[in-house]
Amino acid sequence: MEHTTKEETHPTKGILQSEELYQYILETSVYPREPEPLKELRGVTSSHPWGFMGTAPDAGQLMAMLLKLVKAKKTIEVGVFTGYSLLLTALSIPDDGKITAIDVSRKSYEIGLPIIKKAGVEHKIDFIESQALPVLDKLLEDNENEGSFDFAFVDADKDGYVSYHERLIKLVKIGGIIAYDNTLWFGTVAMPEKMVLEELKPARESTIELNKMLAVDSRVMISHASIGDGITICMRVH
Ligand SMILES: C[S@@+](CC[C@H](N)C(=O)[O-])C[C@H]1O[C@@H](n2cnc3c(N)ncnc32)[C@H](O)[C@@H]1O
Ligand SMILES: O=c1cc(-c2ccc(O)c(O)c2)oc2c(O)c(O)ccc12
Repeated sequence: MEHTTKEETHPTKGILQSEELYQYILETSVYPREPEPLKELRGVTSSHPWGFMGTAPDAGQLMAMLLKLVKAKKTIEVGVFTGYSLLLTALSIPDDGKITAIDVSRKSYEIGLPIIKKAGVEHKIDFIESQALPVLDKLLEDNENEGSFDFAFVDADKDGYVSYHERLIKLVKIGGIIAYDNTLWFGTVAMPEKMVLEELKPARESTIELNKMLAVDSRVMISHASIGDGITICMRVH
């Protein structure tokens, strides 16, 4: 009888599964071009007990490219943590650009805030300490906000993503981008459930549901990029 062993150790973050190749990408193409403030913020985040949650710099590089391609000026971020993706967004939008940044924890945001201030981009950020859903619903109460956002980045509670999508699809303009982080969830979405660490199972289930929903949502064009922990880039078409 085939004997399958349970996944005993936490899967490594990084779908590439080759540490050497990932380091090659970082050292050749990412770190030499990473703005100093982002390097500094990544540094202070690395000593945080949950530092591994920070957006991966290679994924950040892709995000910065997307922000430039859509000429993003008005954006939303759900899930700030210490602010790596928030700072890269602030560095990528024009001086009069605005980011509505939502996180339940101001405490972790305040770790990155001094670096954001030093980079001269704090004025672009409206940080809201709250559960994300009520903030998205409140934004929709103002008709002016419908279809007015150029870009949204979602990197928070995975069981909230489907609900966030139903709001963000109305808030983002036609041709605008919604990017969802961790849509491969340490590769567990492709593992048999019995192989997955208990602590990863709930988010694995939510991520599988999200991926199924996005795959058939005709309101968006999607690209499920296997970069970082999986990023699904959605462009609103209807
Ligand atoms: C993976 S971290 C975000 C990483 C961040 N994008 C970065 O670049 O470092 C996830 C964040 O989502 C926040 N979060 C979790 N559930 C949330 C919710 N329901 N509403 C708002 N923020 C939430 C957590 O407090 C945490 O800071
Ligand atoms: O709640 C968790 C969240 C995350 C996490 C990691 C990287 C991200 O980019 C992200 O958005 C979330 O990782 C966990 C983990 O690795 C565990 O073992 C148990 C719980 C969690």
